[in-house]
Amino acid sequence: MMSTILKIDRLSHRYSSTWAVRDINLEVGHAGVIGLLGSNGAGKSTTMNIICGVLNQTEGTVYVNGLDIRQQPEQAKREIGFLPQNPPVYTDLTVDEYLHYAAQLRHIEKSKVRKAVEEAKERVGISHFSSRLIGNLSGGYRQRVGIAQAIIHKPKLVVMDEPTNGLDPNQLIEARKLIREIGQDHTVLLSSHILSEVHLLCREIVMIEGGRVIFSDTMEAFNNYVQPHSVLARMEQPPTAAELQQISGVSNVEFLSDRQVRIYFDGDESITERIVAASVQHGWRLREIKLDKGLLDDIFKQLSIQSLQ
Ligand SMILES: Nc1ncnc2c1ncn2[C@@H]1O[C@H](COP(=O)(O)OP(=O)(O)OP(=O)(O)O)[C@@H](O)[C@H]1O
Repeated sequence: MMSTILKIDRLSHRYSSTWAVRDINLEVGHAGVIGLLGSNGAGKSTTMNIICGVLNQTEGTVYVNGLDIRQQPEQAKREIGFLPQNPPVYTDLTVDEYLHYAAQLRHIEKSKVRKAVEEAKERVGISHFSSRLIGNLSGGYRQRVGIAQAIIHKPKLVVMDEPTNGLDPNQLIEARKLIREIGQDHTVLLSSHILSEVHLLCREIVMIEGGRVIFSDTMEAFNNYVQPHSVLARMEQPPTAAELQQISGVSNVEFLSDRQVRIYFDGDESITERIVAASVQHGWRLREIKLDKGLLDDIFKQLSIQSLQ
């Protein structure tokens, strides 16, 4: 039977009178990266802080490896590594000093601390900076130190709150590569406000907006959900809508201008080949044809708007 690493059951949280998180449910049973996607103020940090036992929820329960984070916080926290939005990485300590300190906080046995520190450094590629002051590291390497402290005790669940925020393009590529690697043998819950990032990194996606889940499924299901259902075509001598509708699979036709037409279809994308063939046969002089796949971030906006209606 699949063991559940993280289970969130009807989680709600209120800061004074305002609800920041409403009725969130989630169950994750295996390794891989799960994306918690939402715009600013959607409730990502609140959810993550509750999962990691930093904040006590108003309602609902969080289980990590079957342990209730409120009832058995010490045991549950052994299974969690946390990289908060602003990691407490001390700039006046060396990498080794800081990671030794982190290992102590995680109650790693004294005799095993050195090995744990070495392994964590190696895992995130910072062994060559062991005696470097953290304050003298680049943002990308500081972030790696933050990830090293999150995995030092080999937790089952690693929670990362917007881990790529503020990184430059090169650091971003490296950080994403590392997160993907960590996801190979940990369950990683990562928050982001960038859909393309979640799309790139995650096996599953949970979108939240206004504290509520608006979409939750595998990335594969999300891709199917956003499958294109229309193509855009430009022709010099376009046919009538009725002629286009005779092509097998075409469900609807919308002229955007004299020469530009959006053709809706059912079924797979091979419709483009049939349109090209019909154009050649009837002399429609097709100049351009492309799948009308909405931009990922537009889809996210659309889902957010739908959720507010
Ligand atoms: N300590 C607090 N006291 C009162 N309200 C808060 C507090 N922390 C967060 N909030 C509010 O709760 C809501 C959710 O905030 P949260 O920080 O969880 O969102 P987020 O998705 O992580 O956003 P961001 O990406 O900006 O960090 C927001 O409306 C925010 O203003």
